[in-house]
Amino acid sequence: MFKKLPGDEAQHLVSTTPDTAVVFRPAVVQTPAIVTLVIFAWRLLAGAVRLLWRHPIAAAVVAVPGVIWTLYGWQWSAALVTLALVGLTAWALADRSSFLRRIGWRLLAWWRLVWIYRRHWQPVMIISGLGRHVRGRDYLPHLAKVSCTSWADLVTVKMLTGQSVTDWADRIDHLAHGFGATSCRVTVARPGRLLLAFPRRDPLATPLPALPIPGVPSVGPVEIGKREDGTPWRLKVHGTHLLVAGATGAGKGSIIWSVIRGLLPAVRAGLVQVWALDPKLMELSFGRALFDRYAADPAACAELLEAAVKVMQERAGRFAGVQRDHIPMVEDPFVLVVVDEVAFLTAYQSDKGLKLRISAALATLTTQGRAVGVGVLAALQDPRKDVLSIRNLFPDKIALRLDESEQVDMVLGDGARDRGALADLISPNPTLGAGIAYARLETSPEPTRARAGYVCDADIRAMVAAFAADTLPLPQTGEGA
Ligand SMILES: Nc1ncnc2c1ncn2[C@@H]1O[C@H](COP(=O)(O)OP(=O)(O)OP(=O)(O)O)[C@@H](O)[C@H]1O
Repeated sequence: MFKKLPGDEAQHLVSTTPDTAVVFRPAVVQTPAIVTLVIFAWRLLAGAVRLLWRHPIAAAVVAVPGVIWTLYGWQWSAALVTLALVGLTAWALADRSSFLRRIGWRLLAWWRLVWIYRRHWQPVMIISGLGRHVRGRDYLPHLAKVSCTSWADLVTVKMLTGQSVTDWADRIDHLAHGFGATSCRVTVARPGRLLLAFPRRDPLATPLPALPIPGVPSVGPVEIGKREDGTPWRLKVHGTHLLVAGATGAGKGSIIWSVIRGLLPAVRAGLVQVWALDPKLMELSFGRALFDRYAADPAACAELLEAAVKVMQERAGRFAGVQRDHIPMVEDPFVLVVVDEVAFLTAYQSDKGLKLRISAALATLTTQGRAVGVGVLAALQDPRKDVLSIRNLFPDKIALRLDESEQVDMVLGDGARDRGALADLISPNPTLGAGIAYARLETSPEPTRARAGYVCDADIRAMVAAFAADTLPLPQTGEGA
């Protein structure tokens, strides 16, 4: 790829005669003017065709009024432009989302392509080390396409041959600052092509109230909040185990309570049982009436976990050779074991016997429970291996605000932070950051950013009251509503 250029050899020539410099006089070949003109004309034509091909609408916007002006006079051209502007304004007012989808985001994407990405592409690539400047020639990754959504610019890039995703993931900081964004996320579009997401604003900056309790009992993915792209954040709980990690005040409670809230009709219908372990005696004691089993002191927690293991083993024995997946039924409900601050029961437990029993039961549940309808949803503050040695047994992981950047990969798996899961940079201000999380699921290794609805104390009280009175689903209530 990096060929030697003419003249390179001359640099290394030395004179053998003292005080005499080697004079290199290149042969000058006169190019006929007509050849130069033809080359320029050809480049101009190719550029115009390329422009028309790539930006037909933008070209038409300029060309049509120009042609009408030339043929019929400026008045007709001005009338056409005014008519078009009035039509577009009416469209934007009448149906904003279709206008944005068809015109607005495309125009913005074109503008940002020209003004931000193409303009800064060469310096950002060279300085970040993603492009190479070799002997006067630039070798740059190809900026293939820019599209805009309501919150981010999506830039498709063709990598240089031989580059890897890690080369880009290691430079997300350079890319974000280089293109004036707060962050950058890297995903693989297809072999050799990457999709870089540069957020323009944070769609999750305002807290979300608790979501309405579903109208029908369902054990399927539970809607617990909103994802960055505006779609509902649905969390699979049946058929997996979930680990939720976050510093104190990061909003672990909002994820736990949103899940319980979403499952409440199924709990009422007998399809789900929630077994709660609340060693901190704070988070879950509030909604005790909603749980089939509840334990707070370590000995009771060990017993509860062992009881879950028994359910699991009894089902495994019954299902063997008959069925491979669990279907929630009243006779065999889905058992969700919710553990708040699991480290209290494992790492910080002083009674070694209890600690061993609890760790063994948790490891058994997380390795064998999901096929027979026993799931674990565990929350913890400190994700280090010595605090929770079985963290890799949870297929789905959620990282709320974390204290240190190294913790992100501990929770979400290797390379998650490089791909843009900046959980350590989530704001510690509860209004701006609590409940915001990066989720990495077994089924989609790319971390997605989302915010859970905030289930406040009044919401929990209302859930308990409605559950007891059997008046589910609830209208939205409480401060969070
Ligand atoms: N989803 C959310 N949206 C907005 N604010 C939230 C959300 N979740 C929590 N908060 C705010 O953050 C505060 C702390 O939340 P929470 O107690 O759930 O955090 P935590 O991670 O469980 O903390 P700890 O580990 O100390 O118990 C809450 O009192 C509330 O004000």
